[in-house]
Amino acid sequence: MENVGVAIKIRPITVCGVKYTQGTFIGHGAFGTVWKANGSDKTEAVFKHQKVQEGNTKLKIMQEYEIHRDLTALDKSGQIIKMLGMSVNSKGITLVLELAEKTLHSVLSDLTPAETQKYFRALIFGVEFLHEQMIAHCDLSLKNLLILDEGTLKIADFGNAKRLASKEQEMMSADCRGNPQYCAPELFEDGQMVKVLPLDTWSCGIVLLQLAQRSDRSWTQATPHNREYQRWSSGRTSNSDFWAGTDKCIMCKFYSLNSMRKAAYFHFTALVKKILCHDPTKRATIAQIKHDQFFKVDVRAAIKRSGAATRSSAKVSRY
Ligand SMILES: Nc1ncnc2c1ncn2[C@@H]1O[C@H](COP(=O)(O)OP(=O)(O)OP(=O)(O)O)[C@@H](O)[C@H]1O
Repeated sequence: MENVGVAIKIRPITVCGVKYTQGTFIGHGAFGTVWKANGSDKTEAVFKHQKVQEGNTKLKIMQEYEIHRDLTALDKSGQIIKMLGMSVNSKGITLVLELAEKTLHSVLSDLTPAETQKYFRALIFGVEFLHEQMIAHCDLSLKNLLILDEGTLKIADFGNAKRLASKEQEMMSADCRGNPQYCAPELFEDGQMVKVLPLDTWSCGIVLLQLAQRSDRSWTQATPHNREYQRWSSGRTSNSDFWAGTDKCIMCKFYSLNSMRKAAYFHFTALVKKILCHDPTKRATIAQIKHDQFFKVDVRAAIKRSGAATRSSAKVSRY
């Protein structure tokens, strides 16, 4: 799959008077390739080129385009990657998008506790915006959360997004599955109808867990057959082994330090448990997450305050 994009030639696309030409290969997903696009006005953008094929019909790509275009028009706070335009030709459909420097996945190993909180907050505000517009993303993951060079988090990839008629709307579980690692447990029950919005909330919980662990190796899938997940959902995971095998967890490093850090740690673990709740009817909602202590506690200030005691450690003082 290394050279998957090399042979694809995309014709220049003009959007709002700017002519974009194909640049270097960035990456690929299940159905398409992503390229840098160089604008005639010296700006840069992205071409996301998708072939129409089984599992990726023209209708599906057009739905992605329309949802993403409509959200772009409404997004006054810059919480999603901008959809700039689209071109249809015999070889497929090319979306023209705002360029991001990195994915959240690519910066994971360098995150500080304060950045963990900052990116999680941005994610929750972004998902709140989507849900207000009656859109469920259904594929939130570290790779679909992009970072602009000034450190702004933006939500991308609306290929699996759903337009909802009501906030209570249910759909077949099979229609809502994105990356299995981020899928809520109810999605693994075949033939089930599921409420759609709590699926996004669950994915946000997995992202939070991974940000804090600075790793994407928590359980692989929240299935009844996965022993790690079974232990979690049956409440047999105590606080001390909450992070089984994750001695790198940055929030855990708070624990033995001052009382503010201790509070931040407890708020954090409590929130993860409220979001990654097996029963979707008891799972924390986006509104509840926003009012949670972990949102209010100032992680940056907590670390700064205890910094005097720990200043000898460059690692700790880097918040
Ligand atoms: N706007 C963008 N700016 C910069 N890089 C991007 C942008 N959009 C996507 N990418 C990069 O291209 C890669 C492929 O993106 P794409 O959306 O096609 O697939 P994916 O999200 O990785 O997988 P899938 O579509 O199968 O869920 C992403 O992992 C990301 O690194």
